Amino acid sequence: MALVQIDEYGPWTVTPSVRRETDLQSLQADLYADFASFVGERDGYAFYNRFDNMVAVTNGRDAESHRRFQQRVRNRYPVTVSVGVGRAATPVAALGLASERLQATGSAQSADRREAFATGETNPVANARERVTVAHFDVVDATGSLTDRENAVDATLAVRRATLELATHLRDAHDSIAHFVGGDNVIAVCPDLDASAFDRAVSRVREATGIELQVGVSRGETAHEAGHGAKEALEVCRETGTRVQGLDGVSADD
Ligand SMILES: Nc1nc2c(ncn2[C@@H]2O[C@H](COP(=O)(O)OP(=O)(O)OP(=O)(O)O)[C@@H](O)[C@H]2O)c(=O)[nH]1
Repeated sequence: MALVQIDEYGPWTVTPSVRRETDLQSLQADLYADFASFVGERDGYAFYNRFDNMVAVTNGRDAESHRRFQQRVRNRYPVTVSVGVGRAATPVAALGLASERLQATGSAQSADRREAFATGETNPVANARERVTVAHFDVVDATGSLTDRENAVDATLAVRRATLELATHLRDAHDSIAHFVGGDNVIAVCPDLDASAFDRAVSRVREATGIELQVGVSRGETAHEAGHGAKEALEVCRETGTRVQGLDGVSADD
C-alpha cells in the first residue's frame, strides 16, 4: 500500500490569504485524476481517501517506481507530495506501516518535510508479486430504490451509511480497507478471505442500515487483475440475483 500526502497543504490553503474553495477542489480533483492514471497504468488501484491523503494498492511495483509520481506532481502542481510505502500480509497492516514511516519523517504540516519518501523495502526480493483480494460491492437496484425515487440528499446519505458500516466491519473483522468509489460502488482490498466473510459483511450492512449489497470478489497479483475479476463476478450477481460471487465461482448462496 502507498500513502501519498500533500506537503504542508493546510498552511498553503491560507497563504498568502484564504484561497477560493473551488480552486482547492479543482486542484484536488486534478491531482487525484493524475494519481489514478499513474497508478492504473501500473495495474494498481488508487483511492482518493481524503484528497490531501490518497491511497494506492501497488502490489508488484518496487518502491522506487513511486518516486516518479512525486516528480510528476512537482512538475505540474503548485504543491509537492510525500510518499510512504508499506508491505504486509493485510492491507490495514501495510497501510499502517506506510503511515508510520511517513509520520516518522515529520508532520504533514511541517515546513521541514518536503517530498519525503519513506519506504523500508531495501531487499529486491521483497518486490516479489503477491496476491491481493479485491471485493467490488454495489447496492442492489440503487437506481430503482434510491436514485429514481428519493431526494438526492437522502439517496447520498443512504449510500454513505452503508459504506461506513461496511468499511468499519471489514476493517475490524478482516483487516481490510474499503473505499467509496462513486455512484453506489464500494471497493474493498482484503487479505485472502473466503466467500462466507463477504456473505457476513453483506448481512451486517443489511441488518444495520436496511441496504442490500451484492459483491463480486477475485484475487490476483495486482489490484487491476483482482479488481477486473471482481467486476466480472459482480456482473454474475446482477444476472443471477446472488449476493456474493467470485473466488473460483463459489457463491455463498450455494
Ligand atoms: N466506480 C464505479 N462506479 C460504478 C460502476 N458501475 C456502476 N457504477 C456507478 O453506480 C451507479 C449505479 O449503477 P448500477 O450499480 O449499475 O445500477 P443499479 O440500479 O444499482 O443496478 P444493479 O447494480 O444491477 O442492481 C452508476 O450511476 C455509476 O455511478 C463501476 O464499475 N465502478
